[in-house]
Amino acid sequence: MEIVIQLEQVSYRREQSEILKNMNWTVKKGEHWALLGLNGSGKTTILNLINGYIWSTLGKVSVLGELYGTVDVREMRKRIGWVSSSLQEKLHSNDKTQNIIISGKHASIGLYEQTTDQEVEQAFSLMTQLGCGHLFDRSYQSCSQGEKQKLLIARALMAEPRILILDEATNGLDFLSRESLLASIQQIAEQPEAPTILYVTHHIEEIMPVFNQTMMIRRGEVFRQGPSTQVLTNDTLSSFFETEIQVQQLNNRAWISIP
Ligand SMILES: Nc1ncnc2c1ncn2[C@@H]1O[C@H](COP(=O)(O)OP(=O)(O)OP(=O)(O)O)[C@@H](O)[C@H]1O
Repeated sequence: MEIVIQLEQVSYRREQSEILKNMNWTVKKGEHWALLGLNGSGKTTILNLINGYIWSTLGKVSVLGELYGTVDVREMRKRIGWVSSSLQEKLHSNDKTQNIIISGKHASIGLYEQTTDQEVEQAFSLMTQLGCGHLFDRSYQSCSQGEKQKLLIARALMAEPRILILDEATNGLDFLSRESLLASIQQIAEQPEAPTILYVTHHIEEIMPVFNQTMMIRRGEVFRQGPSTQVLTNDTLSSFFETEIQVQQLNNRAWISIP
C-alpha cells in the first residue's frame, strides 16, 4: 500500500508552547481525509509541516515517500495543491477565469507566459468538471464567492497535484453554494486518478461520504482518527466537544445537534 503522508511522533514547539504533541498519522493512497478541530487546535500547523513551511521540533515527516530534511521542499510543493481563503486575496482580480486557472500550472500569481490551446482546453474541461463552465472568459472579480472557490480548486488541479488540500473551502458561502461546492468536491474525489484530498473543516456535515477517514485534533493532539463512520458517533463527538452531541445520518453525512 502506497503511503502518501506519514507523520511519526511529530511535535512542534514555539517558545514555551507545544503546538503539536507526539502526532502519528498515516495517509494511504485511495484515502481522503477530513481534518476536524476547533480554532487553534493545530490544523494549519499540520498543513504547514506537510508543505514544508515549518519543520517539526521532533519526529519525522514524509510526503509522497520523501523524508523531509532530505528533499527540496519547493519541489514537493509543486505536487501539493493548497486552496485557502488567503489565496483568493492574492490573485489579480481583473484576470479572465481561464487565465486564473492556467496560472496554477506555473504556480504563479498572474500569467506571464503565452497560453497554449491545450492549456485553455484543459482549463475549460476543469471548469466543466466543477460545474462552472459557464464562467469561461468572465473576469475573476465578477464571480461570486462560491464560483471563485470552484475556480481556485480548478486552478489547483491544473498542476495535477498528488495531494489537494482544501482549507475551510466553504467559508463565506451560502447554503446552496456550499452544497454545490461539496457535490463538486465529492465528484472530483470519486475519479480514479484523483489526488489524495485533505479537507479541513469546522463543520461535521461537510464531511462528504468520499472522506472515508477523519482525524479529530484537539489542543495539538490527535483526539481520534480512523474511518469516518466509526469516528463521527454520539460518544466520540460528545467527548471531543466536551458537550453532549447527537448525530443523525442523512444522505451518508453526519449532522449534529445539541439535544
Ligand atoms: N509561530 C507560532 N508561535 C506561537 N504560537 C503559534 C505559532 N503558530 C501557531 N501558534 C499557535 O498554535 C495553535 C495552533 O494554531 P493553528 O493555526 O495550527 O490552529 P488551527 O487549528 O488551524 O486554527 P483555526 O481553525 O483557527 O485556523 C494556536 O494556539 C496558535 O496561536
